[in-house]
Amino acid sequence: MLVARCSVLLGAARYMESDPVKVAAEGVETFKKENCDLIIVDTSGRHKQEAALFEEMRQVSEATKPDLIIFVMDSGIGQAAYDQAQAFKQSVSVGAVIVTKMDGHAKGGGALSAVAATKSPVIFIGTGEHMDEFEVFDVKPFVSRLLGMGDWSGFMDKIHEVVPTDQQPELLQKLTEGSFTLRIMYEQFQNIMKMGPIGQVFSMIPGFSSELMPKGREQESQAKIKRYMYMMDSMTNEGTHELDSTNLKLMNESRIMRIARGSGRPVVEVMEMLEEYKRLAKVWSKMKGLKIPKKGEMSALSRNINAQHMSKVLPPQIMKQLGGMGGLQNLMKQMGNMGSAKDMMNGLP
Ligand SMILES: Nc1nc2c(ncn2[C@@H]2O[C@H](COP(=O)(O)OP(=O)(O)OP(=O)(O)O)[C@@H](O)[C@H]2O)c(=O)[nH]1
Repeated sequence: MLVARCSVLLGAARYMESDPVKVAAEGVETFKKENCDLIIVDTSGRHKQEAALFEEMRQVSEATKPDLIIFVMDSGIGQAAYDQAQAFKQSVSVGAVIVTKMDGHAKGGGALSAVAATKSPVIFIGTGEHMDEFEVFDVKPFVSRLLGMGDWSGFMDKIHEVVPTDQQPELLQKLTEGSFTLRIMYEQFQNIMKMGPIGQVFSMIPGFSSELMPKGREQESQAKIKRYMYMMDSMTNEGTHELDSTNLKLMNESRIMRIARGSGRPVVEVMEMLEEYKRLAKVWSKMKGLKIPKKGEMSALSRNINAQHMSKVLPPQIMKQLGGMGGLQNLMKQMGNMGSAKDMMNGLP
């Protein structure tokens, strides 16, 4: 996308004009004469959904005849996104969505509602206040974030690459059962150790992302994983099979003390390791009942995971807005098929 330099700063001050419709129309005309490749008309805030502001937007649209109308939404608005997007669509013919503040706490579930309401793709996302924090929308990381998982298809590729073939079905089986034991965590740590360059691989594994391995501190994190493994080595296989249980209540004070002694690590570290287990078990439990396709069917996998799991993660009201499971599946398909923003922009005159 080429943006020609436009030397005129247009605004009410220059024209002594306070009618936004006139300012927009004259501005577009001026910039067209200057042969600008891209002209952006930014309308005023619409937080209150006031009828007058929508009417103003409609008039601006009519006067400037834009090639593309973009609905820009804050990712934090959540369920309100549907109504707001629909109100926009009723006033002007929205053709694309931009979701901002994806760097905040919100996961952006509302973006799905906006897409459903406007029947338009998300083209860009904002992940910060600076220009370089404006990114082309990519459906996979977006969905991963929504689900609180890593990059699934990358993860599955890695499983096929690093987990010995004879162990793959077993691991996938365990994955779909959703019963995450300390032994599975141990085996995953073993795999991670084999995978190297560790930081890169790590971010792909569901749940094993930034918290356990912050960027730039890979070595430190690797040492931590090793310590966790020593602790798990000190667990007993006799009687209660500590590694194979999913019941953390089993880990009473005396067991924790024994593991700490056995591994030569402080008690608080053992507790920290068990907390990590709890966190991972929660992430993995979301995979229960998943249909995992074979190698080479990764896009199908993404779709399966997306729709099934999205339905568990999304608030019921949003699910309803999207038209239930069927609507969600269609939407995911639509999102997966969406062309990139670049394609879209290239299509413009
Ligand atoms: N962290 C973060 N801040 C953002 C992002 N996008 C915008 N902001 C900040 O949010 C504030 C409001 O942004 P504006 O672009 O003025 O919002 P607006 O909706 O156009 O506001 P109006 O001018 O009232 O229409 C500014 O401080 C921006 O820097 C984002 O993706 N992440």
